[in-house]
Amino acid sequence: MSSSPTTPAPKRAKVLVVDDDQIVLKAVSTILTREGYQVVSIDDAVEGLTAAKDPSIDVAVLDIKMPNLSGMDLLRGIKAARSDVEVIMMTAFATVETAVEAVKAGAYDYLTKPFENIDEVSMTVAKAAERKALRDRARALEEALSARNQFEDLVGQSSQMRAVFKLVETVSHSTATVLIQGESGTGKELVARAIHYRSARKDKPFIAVNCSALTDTLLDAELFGHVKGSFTGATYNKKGFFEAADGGTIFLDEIGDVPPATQVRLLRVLQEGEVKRVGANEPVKVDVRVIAATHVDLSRAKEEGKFREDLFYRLNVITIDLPPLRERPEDVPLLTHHFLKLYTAKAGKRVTGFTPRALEALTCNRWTGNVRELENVIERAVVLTSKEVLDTDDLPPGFQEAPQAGAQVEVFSLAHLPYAQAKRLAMRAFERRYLTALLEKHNHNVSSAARAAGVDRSNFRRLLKQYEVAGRSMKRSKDGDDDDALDAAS
Ligand SMILES: Nc1ncnc2c1ncn2[C@@H]1O[C@H](COP(=O)(O)OP(=O)(O)OP(=O)(O)O)[C@@H](O)[C@H]1O
Repeated sequence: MSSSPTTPAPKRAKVLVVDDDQIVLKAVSTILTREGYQVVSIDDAVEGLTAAKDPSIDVAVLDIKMPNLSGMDLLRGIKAARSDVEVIMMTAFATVETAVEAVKAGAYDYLTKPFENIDEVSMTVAKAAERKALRDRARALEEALSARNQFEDLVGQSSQMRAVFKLVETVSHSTATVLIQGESGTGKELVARAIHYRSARKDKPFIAVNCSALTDTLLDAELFGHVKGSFTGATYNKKGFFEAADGGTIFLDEIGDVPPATQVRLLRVLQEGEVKRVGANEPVKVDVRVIAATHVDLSRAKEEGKFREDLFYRLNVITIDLPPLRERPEDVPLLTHHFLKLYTAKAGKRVTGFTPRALEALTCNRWTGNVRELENVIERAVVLTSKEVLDTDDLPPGFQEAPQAGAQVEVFSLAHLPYAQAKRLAMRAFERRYLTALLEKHNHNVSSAARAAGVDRSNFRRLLKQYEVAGRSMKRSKDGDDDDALDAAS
């Protein structure tokens, strides 16, 4: 094995050349080195496979006939380990079969030996290197984009969610109290966690408390702790969540449900930075950042006298409003794929995606339970399905009819969707109904229906297939044109 010195041409790709024929190996390596490529030349197929695993290799030029490991096996091995490497095969036996086999196995192109001119070698490598560079750029762009669609564990690409990400980033650098408002399942706890884990407190505890899940006495004792004998059942001294979260963050979910007496205690923590255990005389200093969340309108609760005004203002230093999912349908496909990835990995299943109509049905749903409901729907679909691509029948009842059943689109509220999306749905509904009516009129004869519509027959059949108009329930054509009438079925 020999390796030429690396050429300092910065934009040039790194090419691996593998051939047991020393003369060819030297000739190809010399041509490519002269062209400014970094070249690694190797005279053994097994060693070539090891060398190809180097992530800096962009293109591999392989002889098809070598001892130990054939060029075809080497090609397969390289593609299995590094599917992004562009491979060019060299064959002395220019048969169509070997070339086709190589391309089928993932080769970019092939060269026939002896080379007619050296330009052929350098041009083929140049094209392969260009393709590799293009793919690398596309992948980098994709990664950058997906990084922008994800912020900590929060996924979203809508302008509303991007604004939330920005706000979270800003507030995580301060210690100000934050109030997160949003319907149930919109991701309030996720936002609170994102703030904590981006803040300087990230190595200290994050404690989440659901204030509506505990009775009044228990809530007090859990939040502030208690001393032995302070109430029935208090058989020992106990630290509360505030003391446990010292140095970190406490997340008070459903803050609107906190009873008046607890509101007073909370105010004290926020004002004085100290807690008094239930039954204790002396307060304890704590350094805790408070993030509260509510799904009820807290300012209305304040106006109605159900929530203390002073506490409201203490909590409401910075407000983050999480929009309901139905107001940001552009996040649905992204979230859907995010959960699909999550739950297929969990279930160890191979489910690669959704049919367009399933995605549309998901996008148009009203999602009263917001992201939590969407997450549950995807988890359920992944667990129950035996398919690789999920369709509407993998979704709960109700998803089958909504967007693709044209007859229902008028009653199906489109008002929560952006104009372009609502229009597209309405158009689809119209097309489906039009095709159904047209076929009825022409006794399910595709040829005459296409003629009457003024649409080319093959395009017309494509439309039928797309909208699945000619379903099993359709009657057979009476004029014997059975094929035409029912080809689109199934
Ligand atoms: N933007 C998002 N990206 C990814 N997952 C999300 C997003 N929003 C919510 N989720 C997921 O949805 C579920 C509900 O989120 P979370 O518990 O944060 O909502 P919540 O608003 O606090 O709900 P509740 O008011 O009922 O407590 C969680 O499993 C969470 O991971």
